[in-house]
Amino acid sequence: SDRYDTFQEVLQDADPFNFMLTKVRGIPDKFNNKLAVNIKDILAVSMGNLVESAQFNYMHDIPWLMQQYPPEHRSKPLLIVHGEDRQGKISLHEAAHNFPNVTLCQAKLDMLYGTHHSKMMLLIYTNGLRVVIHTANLVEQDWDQKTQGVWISPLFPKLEEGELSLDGITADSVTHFKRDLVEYLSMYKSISLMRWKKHILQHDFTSARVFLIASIPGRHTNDAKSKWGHMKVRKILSKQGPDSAMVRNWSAIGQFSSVGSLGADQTKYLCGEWLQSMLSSRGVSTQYASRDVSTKTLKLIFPTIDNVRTSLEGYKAGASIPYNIQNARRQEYFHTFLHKWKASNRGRSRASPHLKSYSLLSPDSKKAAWFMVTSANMSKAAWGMLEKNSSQLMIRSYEIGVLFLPHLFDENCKQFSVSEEEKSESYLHFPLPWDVPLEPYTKTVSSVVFSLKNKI
Ligand SMILES: CNc1ccc(C(=O)O)c(C(=O)O)c1
Repeated sequence: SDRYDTFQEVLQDADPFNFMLTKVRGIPDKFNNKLAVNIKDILAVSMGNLVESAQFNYMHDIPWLMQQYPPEHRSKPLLIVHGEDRQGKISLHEAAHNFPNVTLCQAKLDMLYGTHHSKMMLLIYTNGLRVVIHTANLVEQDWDQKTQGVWISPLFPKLEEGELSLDGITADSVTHFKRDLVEYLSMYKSISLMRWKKHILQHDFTSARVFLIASIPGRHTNDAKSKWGHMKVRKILSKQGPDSAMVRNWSAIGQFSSVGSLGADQTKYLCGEWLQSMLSSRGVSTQYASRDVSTKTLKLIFPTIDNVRTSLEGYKAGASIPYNIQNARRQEYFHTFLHKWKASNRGRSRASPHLKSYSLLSPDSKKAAWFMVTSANMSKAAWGMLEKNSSQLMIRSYEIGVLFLPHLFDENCKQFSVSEEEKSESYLHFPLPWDVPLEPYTKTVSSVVFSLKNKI
């Protein structure tokens, strides 16, 4: 049945991927029942007796956020991890001043134009710890009528005293999710996050079946080069990704809500570097000569003007899909890869997309070799750019996401079934946020959304 009485039932139904979309005001109930969640569900008492939490994000409306916690939890310690400085930081401290349980942690942004874009909740309960990695800012309009992605971890039980090791990571999963999350938190070099690192270490993460894909600002060299951004994706896919032979003519899919400056032509960054990571696979992977990458090999999803105009929010949705007009004119090649936003299977064709998702799709659009949901938009700042003859990866922003590989959920499974029509028994069905097959743009730049900022 698609009727669930409690969110616990919704969560059980979401097993084993636990990948959901945020509830949308104004669409039929059935699309807000199954595989849908709102922030109050995540913070509800039924999820556990909260001890303390941490909210990593780009935008925090603190009074609004406090109202999303149930009354019983509003006085529990809350750490807000942000990237604000100067006036933004002052405003945040003023807003936090009224809530004695709230402390702030300013993530250092050493790279120009970098942002603290990561969106994650760490929730400590009396009986365990939960990680939520998502794509929504902590402001009301991000949770109202947009399409946002949310991954809710299993409840990670607390380790017994004796199970703790003084060095190294115990009770990790085969995806090394715990090791990678600890390393991500360490990179902030913040005292308040040292505490949270210890909390992570004290819990049993063996049930985590996703890979952590994160970005940390900086110039990463040697082993660190493959710990972050698109090079982490390249490393995982080349070791544990699909067989090269199976995915030879499959398409990389990128879906995002903002676009950076990607260079003068596609052979440089988009297809010459970033796509090489997304098309990585096990075995002899044909290094795509980036000039012969066709629009078959790479399909990008970005809302058209019509998508925005007819969205539930109307034109103001454009404020969250910034695409700078000067930028767009410098990279007209980008628009040849673009496809419309369509999500009728999830009842969200009119819920403007703010999630970011990536996948590798079969030519018949019925199978996926992997799926990723992340805060990372289609930009060098988010995914990183190789420099100095590919000896270092330069990243500007903090980002965080999770990667789903079929064999981690069923060792005999090499592909996800993603077709709504053929829900075959032999394949695991993965709930995509957007409709397949994808629909290409009919025109070029004129249909590309320019944020309202460029209109006014
Ligand atoms: C420069 N600041 C941002 C640019 C893009 C986005 C996005 O996610 O589309 C966000 C955000 O919403 O976190 C912030």
